[in-house]
Amino acid sequence: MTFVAEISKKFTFESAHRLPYVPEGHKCSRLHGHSYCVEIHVRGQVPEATGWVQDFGDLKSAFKPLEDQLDHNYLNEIEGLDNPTSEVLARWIWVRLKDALPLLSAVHVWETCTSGCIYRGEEVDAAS
Ligand SMILES: Nc1nc2c(c(=O)[nH]1)N=C([C@H](O)[C@H](O)COP(=O)(O)OP(=O)(O)OP(=O)(O)O)CN2
Repeated sequence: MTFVAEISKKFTFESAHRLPYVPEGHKCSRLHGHSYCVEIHVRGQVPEATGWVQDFGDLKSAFKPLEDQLDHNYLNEIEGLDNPTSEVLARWIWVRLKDALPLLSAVHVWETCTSGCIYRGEEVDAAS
């Protein structure tokens, strides 16, 4: 019997950032750092022959080049992350992982232990 499952793998990295568009005096306008946690989710069929959706190792290799870019870096200086909110970062990761992981179903960015964002690849037209 084949069934559907969603697997995930967590990665952690340390980065500095500031949010340039928050109101004056907002704490996040100041340069500060986070121990980020990112969960990459992949969803698909589990064939009897393998018993898995995809090797966790594939998720690790796909995320490695992004981890190298993000870890111990100033996010605002990375192309596409001039406003590095959790939302923008989650989508930034999604766009860069989608080709390597066609079954990608969610990117969950934890900025702190209590604050995070889940992106599932949905786009909204500017007109709507
Ligand atoms: N929707 C979003 N809101 C905020 C973001 C964000 O990326 N998306 N980011 C921040 C700051 O970067 C901040 O560092 C994290 O916010 P916050 O949860 O307020 O941080 P605290 O650790 O101070 O949380 P407490 O629970 O109040 O201790 C702000 N908002």
